[in-house]
Amino acid sequence: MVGSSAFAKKYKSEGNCSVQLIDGDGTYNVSGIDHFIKEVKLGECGLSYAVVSIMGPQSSGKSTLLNNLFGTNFMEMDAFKGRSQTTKGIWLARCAGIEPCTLVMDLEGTDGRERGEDDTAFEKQSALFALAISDIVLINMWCHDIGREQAANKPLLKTVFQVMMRLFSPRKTTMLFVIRDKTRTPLENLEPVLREDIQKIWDSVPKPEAHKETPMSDFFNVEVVALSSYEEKEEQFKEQVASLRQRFMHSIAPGGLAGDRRGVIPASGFAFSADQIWRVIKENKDLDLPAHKVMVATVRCEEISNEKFAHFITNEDWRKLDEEVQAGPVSGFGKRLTSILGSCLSEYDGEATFFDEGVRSSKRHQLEEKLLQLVNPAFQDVLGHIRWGMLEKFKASFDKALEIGEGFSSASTTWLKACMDQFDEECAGAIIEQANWDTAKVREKLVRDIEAHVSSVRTSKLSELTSQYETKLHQALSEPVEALLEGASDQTWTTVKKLHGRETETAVSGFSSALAAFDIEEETREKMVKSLQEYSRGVIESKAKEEAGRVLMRMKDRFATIFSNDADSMPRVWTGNEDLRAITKAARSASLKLLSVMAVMRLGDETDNIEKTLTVALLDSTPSKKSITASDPLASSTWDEIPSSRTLITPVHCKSIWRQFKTETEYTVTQAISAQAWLLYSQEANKRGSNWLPPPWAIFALIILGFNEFMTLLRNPLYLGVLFVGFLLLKALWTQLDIPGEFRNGALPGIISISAKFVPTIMNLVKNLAAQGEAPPAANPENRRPSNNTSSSASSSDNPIEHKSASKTD
Ligand SMILES: Nc1nc2c(ncn2[C@@H]2O[C@H](COP(=O)(O)OP(=O)(O)OP(=O)(O)O)[C@@H](O)[C@H]2O)c(=O)[nH]1
Repeated sequence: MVGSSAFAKKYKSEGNCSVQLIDGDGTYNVSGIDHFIKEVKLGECGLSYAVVSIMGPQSSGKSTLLNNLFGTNFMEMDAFKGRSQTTKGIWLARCAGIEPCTLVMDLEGTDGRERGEDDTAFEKQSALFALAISDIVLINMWCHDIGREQAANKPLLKTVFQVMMRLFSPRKTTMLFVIRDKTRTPLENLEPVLREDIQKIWDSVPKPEAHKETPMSDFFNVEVVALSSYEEKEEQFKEQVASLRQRFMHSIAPGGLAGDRRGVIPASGFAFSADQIWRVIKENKDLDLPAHKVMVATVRCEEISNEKFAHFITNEDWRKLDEEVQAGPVSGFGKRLTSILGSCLSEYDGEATFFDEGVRSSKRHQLEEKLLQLVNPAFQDVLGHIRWGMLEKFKASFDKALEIGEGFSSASTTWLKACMDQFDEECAGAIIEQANWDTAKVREKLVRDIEAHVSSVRTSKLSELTSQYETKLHQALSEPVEALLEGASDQTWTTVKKLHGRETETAVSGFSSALAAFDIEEETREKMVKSLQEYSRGVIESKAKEEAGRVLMRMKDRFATIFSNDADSMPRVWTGNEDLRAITKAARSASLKLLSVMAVMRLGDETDNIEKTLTVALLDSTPSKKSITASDPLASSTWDEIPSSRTLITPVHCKSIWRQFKTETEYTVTQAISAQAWLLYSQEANKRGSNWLPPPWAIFALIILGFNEFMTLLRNPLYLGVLFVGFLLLKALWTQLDIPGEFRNGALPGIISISAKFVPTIMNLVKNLAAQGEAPPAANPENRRPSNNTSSSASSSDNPIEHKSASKTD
């Protein structure tokens, strides 16, 4: 910054701008230099730039030389005002018309009376600063000082050489000695003297052990040029300056003034580098230029990296791609992202290319990592879209394949492969060149999802298949088994067993073939087949249990069938000569057969003596025998040697059923006995006389004794009317009840049949009256139908045939 308004006025930019880099107090102008760098576009120069500085005694015409040499506008002293300090601190400007971009620094003059003799700190600091960042240092000196012991430039050179020792690795700076106000003595004569002076100074400077023997040429290129006096021979001065100017063109090219410079800081790091160097110098520390270079590279590469990362976040292409990914599947994701990332990294490479390679690569890697971390969620989303799409595709294709009848196993294998191939292909399209991202986990997840779907469909299909075969088995077994059990005979269980075996085998065979298409484990297949076999047995069991529950009804039906029909299955016509005992026994025996068949399941090869046990215990037993027998074989809830799993009706239950059966069939037997008794009586009466009219003497007595009553009737029309109504009622009943028809089969069956039509009506009437709280009508217990399960009745009349037969005998 300019210290006063006068300075500011003088240094105001006119054409080529200049800036005060460091002011007289040693303050670095951070904002000024940043502005300057931007203005001269130094950041774009990479390594193609040079830095020139000039040092020399105060008021030795430095600024005048620079302004003429480089077209700068550094402030010059007004010759008419006398010699005084013009330049304070260090100023920076861009050389006009010099290629490549060349910056020039005008340093505050040495030996200035303004700072005093003892204040050489700034002089040394600025000299070290100039040596650290310049490729070429112009050392301005009066011609008449050459060879002089007390020359003004000697302390300056000492300072330069001393501070040079504080640079760990000097940049091999070119020292261009500019001899001002040259005399007639030719340069050829002056130069050796000057070089000798320089060498003497170099030799006299104390050096560290490492550089004790190091020649000056390892640190400096020494060049000498002589110029005429600007004040006295301005024309010549300008010509010589113009010639000198040519030496600054392409100065960094091989063979140029700074052709063998070393450790150049890339242009974009110049401002930061200069700042850091000045800080180190001000703290009076040694300058480790290689380390400084790494430090500058680190900072600058970091800055470039951050800048590129920030640009990437707001990059339109990236934002658009990210939005598309959020919305759904994106084709060519990998290619597009690779290009966007590539551009970003290329920009970084372009800007960081001249910085230390190690630092640059490391920062590039960091930038890449950050970028990949930023875009990875989008990549994962893309993989998610691909995975989801493939899963849906598999489901649709697999279901369709099954619908058109393709085998389960082949359909699942084919479509799994097809979908996984497509998944791999689409994943390859999502992969970016910058990263070796793994898609294996997503792939595994897709395989797992597909397998889970296949498993779920398989379970559902197997369940369908199982119920299909179970339904078939149920249809094939249920009704036939029911029919077989209903007609229980010695062959029943053998036939059921054959039917069960045949149908089960057919079903298992078909089921096994169907299962083969499902690609299931042998163990599972066997389990399923076994389950079907068990189901088949279950159908038989359940039907058998059902029929066992209806055994009483079946027994009664069978009893009624045998009892009421003859051997030709024709309804019996009771003649009174039938052997009722034999008929009853046969009917009971057949019913007992049914009970014995239904008592246990016989699907195996085992035999049993249940029928014999039941026959002995129920059919052959009599009350007298029972009382003699010590133990009752049916007083048990299990059959001997028969597991409960096969038991349908327990022994004790058989006994109970039998008792109920007998009770409920007793009425039929009793009716038959009564009918037979009436028939016998009728036959007996017929034998006594076929005429049903009373004898003639009885008829005559009836006319004599009843004459008065007959006459009363004839005389009284009311009696006659009552008689007529009574006649009509009897005639109606005669026709309605078909009396002649009922008596067609004999008198007794006719009476029984007609009474049967009346008994229920009378019984209902009696019940209704009883229910209404009226006195129950006296009913003849002998005519009442036996109530169910009347054990007392059973015990008192266990075998009605025997009782009735006995009475018949009596
Ligand atoms: N004798 C002589 N005088 C010169 C020459 N060039 C410039 N001067 C004069 O020297 C005086 C100082 O010139 P500046 O260019 O300001 O010198 P400077 O070295 O930049 O001065 P400071 O920046 O104060 O150290 C001015 O009066 C110039 O006219 C020259 O070649 N020979």
